[in-house]
Amino acid sequence: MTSTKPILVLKNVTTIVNAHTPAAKAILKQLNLKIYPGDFITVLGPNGAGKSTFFNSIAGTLPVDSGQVLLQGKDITRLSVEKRAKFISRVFQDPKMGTAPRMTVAENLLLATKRGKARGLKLRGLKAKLATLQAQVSSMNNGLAERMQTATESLSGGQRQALSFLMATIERPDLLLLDEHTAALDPKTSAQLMQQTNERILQEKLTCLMITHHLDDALRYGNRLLVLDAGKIVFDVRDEQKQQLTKQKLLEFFGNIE
Ligand SMILES: Nc1ncnc2c1ncn2[C@@H]1O[C@H](COP(=O)(O)OP(=O)(O)OP(=O)(O)O)[C@@H](O)[C@H]1O
Repeated sequence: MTSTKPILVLKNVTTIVNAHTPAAKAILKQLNLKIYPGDFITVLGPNGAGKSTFFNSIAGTLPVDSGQVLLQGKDITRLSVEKRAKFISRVFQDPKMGTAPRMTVAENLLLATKRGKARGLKLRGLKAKLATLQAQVSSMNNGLAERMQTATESLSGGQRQALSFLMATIERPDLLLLDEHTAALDPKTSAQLMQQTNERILQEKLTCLMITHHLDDALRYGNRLLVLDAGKIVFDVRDEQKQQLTKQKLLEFFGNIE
């Protein structure tokens, strides 16, 4: 592992909200982390621990106050969200967030193939690409393939999240951020998307951080597990150590930090 270069490095990252006001509060506190190619990291932590702020700091949605964010060795600390979107993709908890509601499934997918590219957003070439996109959609196995010409606003939440996930991965991102992306779905749909997520991450050897409140999912999926508490990483295990972790041990751990 030490000979492999990390994909993402956070060096002493501190993120303050309401900076320069009396309400200023440090949410991430001198966070240090190295993420390696192919790491599939599940991220746990109590409400308010700073998990979304952690993602916002990586994606560029929130500016960091001090420290550095390096992607593939390049300092991206001051790079805009739009520029980072070429390398980092994200799926949110809310099914409404990831897709353009009035556009069809096919159009949304086509746009996603142009992620991070400033020019050429016109929908030319849609027909030529449709067959390839159709195959990707069929792999989700949830009825989405029969609804390629449907506006995404009339899809089910599950179909919409599956589409958001596909859009986030159709152009291979350097880093995939999953922010509780199955939390708004019913248990069966959530389990199905989680399984498809896992398959695609492993197949494509994606590097991924996934926030979840499901201890079972955090244990079952990924090769590494982090716990964030009060803006710090308080637990970081990988490989065999992660495999040996049990729900009971995690619950005991949470009992001690909450
Ligand atoms: N833009 C903001 N302005 C003010 N406070 C903020 C802002 N963003 C986050 N916070 C505060 O920072 C703390 C951490 O929030 P964050 O959403 O990162 O936690 P979380 O671990 O993702 O929580 P949850 O599990 O509930 O989603 C919370 O106290 C929250 O209210």
